[in-house]
Amino acid sequence: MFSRIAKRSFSSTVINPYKVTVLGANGGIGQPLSLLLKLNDKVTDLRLYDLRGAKGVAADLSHIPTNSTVKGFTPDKVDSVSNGLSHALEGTDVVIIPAGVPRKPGMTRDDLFAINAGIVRDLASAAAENAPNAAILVISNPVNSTVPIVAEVFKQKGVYNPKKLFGVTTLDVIRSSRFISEIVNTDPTTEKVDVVGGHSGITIIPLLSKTKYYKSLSDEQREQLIHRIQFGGDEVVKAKDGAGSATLSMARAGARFADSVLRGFAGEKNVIEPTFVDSPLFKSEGIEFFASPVTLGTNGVEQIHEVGNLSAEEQQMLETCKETLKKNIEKGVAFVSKK
Ligand SMILES: NC(=O)c1ccc[n+]([C@@H]2O[C@H](COP(=O)([O-])OP(=O)(O)OC[C@H]3O[C@@H](n4cnc5c(N)ncnc54)[C@H](O)[C@@H]3O)[C@@H](O)[C@H]2O)c1
Ligand SMILES: O=C(O)C[C@H](O)C(=O)O
Repeated sequence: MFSRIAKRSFSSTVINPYKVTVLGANGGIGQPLSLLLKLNDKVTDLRLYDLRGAKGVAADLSHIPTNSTVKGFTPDKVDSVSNGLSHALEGTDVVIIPAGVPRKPGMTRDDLFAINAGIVRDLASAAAENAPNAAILVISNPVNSTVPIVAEVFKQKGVYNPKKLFGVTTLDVIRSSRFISEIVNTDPTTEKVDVVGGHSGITIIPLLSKTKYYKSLSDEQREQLIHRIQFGGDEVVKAKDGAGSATLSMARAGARFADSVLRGFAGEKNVIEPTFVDSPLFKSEGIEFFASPVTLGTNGVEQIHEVGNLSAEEQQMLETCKETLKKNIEKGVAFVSKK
């Protein structure tokens, strides 16, 4: 009996020994996301960084009896040569970035650029120096621009690996599952909708034509569903009435995506998630990044899937999306190159 127990605990520590760092861990997303990562048995070393409060969050989570250590870091110097940020990042496998300000009613995600672009650029710079081989998962908005910012910083530092940079669009995917199940009255946990494009309003394209309910939805139901998925973020911003945007559903989405990245790293096959990546799909049209289903593997991006056949309506949405996306991406690139 003792040998069976010993063997189990040995395998749980050796098979999935991943280090994960959350930058912005004391925030509305950061705290519940860190909790969900503490509950993930693939994570053995969890590091939480924020301008303030991360040590408290870490101390709190560290009492949960799961298979990981948790340490909190702030910008303070740790020793004569390094600060908390570099310690939080050094040698980590996955960096998740929810640092930055959220929207208030009346704002677009692009309105956050003025503050969040600089935050993401500086955190990316530290990640490039201290964790050049880590997968970088960007949550901070506007994702359509912050992901290109990270790419440019990594290029400048000579460590850019397009297979390891991800814009987290999973919230659009889980919203789609939930919202379609509410209409067709099914189990939301089994509904799967591919969402492509980017992560803001009209750049979010749920591919309803690929679902089995497409023909049973009325035109009105379909149009309302597309609108709700594209503007689901606004629903939460409005309901929170000045206190921020989606945090708990985003934590769930971020934890799911991080888990998928780790499952890919661990060699699991057929791990596929839509995500905003450096993509060949529309590069010939000057669009460097695009969200589509991606197979995740031991080195990050293994295969980027085509969007496939679209309905005429989706084709039109794609054309509109591409115009906005191109500008959003160029804005991020220009922000880093002008420095
Ligand atoms: N990708 C998505 O689907 C998605 C979904 C929801 C929210 N978001 C975005 O996530 C971001 C965070 O949202 P939130 O609700 O958690 O905000 P929040 O204000 O509650 O938390 C942000 C945290 O970031 C920290 N922070 C700010 N600058 C930092 C820096 N330089 N280094 C480290 N930490 C820093 C703050 O101290 C704070 O704790 C926003 O930009 C929001 O728009 C994205
Ligand atoms: O809407 C926001 O600003 C936050 C997030 O991008 C969301 O989709 O909920």
